[in-house]
Amino acid sequence: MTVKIGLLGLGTVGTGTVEILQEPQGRSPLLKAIEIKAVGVRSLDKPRQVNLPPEVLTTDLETIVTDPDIAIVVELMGGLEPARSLILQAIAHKKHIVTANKAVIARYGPEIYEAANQHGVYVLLEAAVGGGIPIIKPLKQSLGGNRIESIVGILNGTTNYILSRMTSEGADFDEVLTAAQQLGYAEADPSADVDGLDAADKIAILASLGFGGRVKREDVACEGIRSVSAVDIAYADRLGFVIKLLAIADGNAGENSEALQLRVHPTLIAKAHPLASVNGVYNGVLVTGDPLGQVMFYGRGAGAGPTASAVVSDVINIVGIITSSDENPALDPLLSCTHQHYCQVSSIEDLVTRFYCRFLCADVPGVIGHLGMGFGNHGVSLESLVQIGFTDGCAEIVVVTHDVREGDYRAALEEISQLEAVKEIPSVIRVLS
Ligand SMILES: NC(=O)C1=CN([C@@H]2O[C@H](COP(=O)(O)OP(=O)(O)OC[C@H]3O[C@@H](n4cnc5c(N)ncnc54)[C@H](OP(=O)(O)O)[C@@H]3O)[C@@H](O)[C@H]2O)C=CC1
Ligand SMILES: N[C@@H](CC=O)C(=O)O
Repeated sequence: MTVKIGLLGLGTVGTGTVEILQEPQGRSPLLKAIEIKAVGVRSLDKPRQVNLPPEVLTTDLETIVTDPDIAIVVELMGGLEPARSLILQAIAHKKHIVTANKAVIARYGPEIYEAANQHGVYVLLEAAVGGGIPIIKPLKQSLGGNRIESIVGILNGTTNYILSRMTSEGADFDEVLTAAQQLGYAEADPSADVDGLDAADKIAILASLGFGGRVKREDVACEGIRSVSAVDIAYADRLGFVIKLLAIADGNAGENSEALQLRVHPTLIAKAHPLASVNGVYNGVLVTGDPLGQVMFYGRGAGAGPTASAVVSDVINIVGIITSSDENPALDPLLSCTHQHYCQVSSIEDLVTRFYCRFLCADVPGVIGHLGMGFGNHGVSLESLVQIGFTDGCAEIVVVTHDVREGDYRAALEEISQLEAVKEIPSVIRVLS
């Protein structure tokens, strides 16, 4: 039996996917059952890295999602529209969906899954989080016996590549971003990577799977890496830390223990932490569950081959089901998604964490006492306070706090910023507790 599939998109991931499908030798035998019937693109004139018969390429994507011969639509075009509408149209035509589009799923997941359940089709998205790392299926299936306590991940390859090269070579931010784009890691609009939005989409998806409820994308507090400077990377190093863009879903971090904490931000992590050595385009996801304890997933988080590996794994799963003997199998609940309620998410103000903060100050001896008082007034205690150097005639003072409620810490900073001797507070970065 042959299963015909249609691809929407033949860019970085689409090309990697076609390459795997065209070379089935030594891979899953199910690949031999797959025929690429159509591939939708924006331009027919663009040179392509894969050979496909000219009649397979089309700019009319609606013909793909409505084609009665096509059983699986693989959406690899990215963006919100027309991707969302085409996915919904394909579902209405009873096509299974495989997608790498975390932006669409994080925002329109409930609408898409409701439509899919109604029409009896699967929507699989292994490639949407962690590139080539199998993380979606483990969360849905292998870890199902656990009560998930937290998911902490480096989920964006582009920013991890940038921060790693800034750390190891002192490389320039813009130069490394251009390299990440050339390597096919970055989103079409790389501000989605740099501003943490892509990682926020991904943690929203993982949280929904791990904590068993829908997650509103806007509930993820999000900061990107634009504010991370070479100076902070160097100070972090001296204090025994590296700076990573972490995406965190924590069931235990807030003051309200019933609510989830969802956040993406640059974070100082101790060099001995397992995520500290996840460098370059690699992603790492540390899941803590009861009774398992910690399990870490690690691999390439972006790029053609790794992401295509995840796309093809989803296609194979569906092909396996379609080609099994049952004509009309019921949806496998372990592969589909049926959450109805929303997870309760607490405010970032209620987060309890440590902070690294860098101050530029005049009058060092005087200001240290005032800093201590400003923090003390809001119940913030300091783990370390170091005067590290001088910049533009100002002393640079770095503090690391003990655990503190974020709202109290911000109030202390507000008070401290009014001190005459405090000229600037260039960086405030959370420290993984
Ligand atoms: N790159 C990566 O490492 C990863 C990407 N992803 C996700 O995979 C998806 C694809 O990413 P990627 O391959 O990098 O993207 P690219 O920009 O490289 O490719 C996008 C493809 O979609 C086509 N396309 C886009 N918009 C339209 C449209 N309106 N009509 C017709 N065709 C269209 C483009 O056509 P044309 O070629 O003619 O321009 C192109 O072939 C995104 O959702 C991304 O977030 C997920 C994990 C990793
Ligand atoms: N732009 C993304 C691509 C994969 O999801 C990233 O850099 O991680």
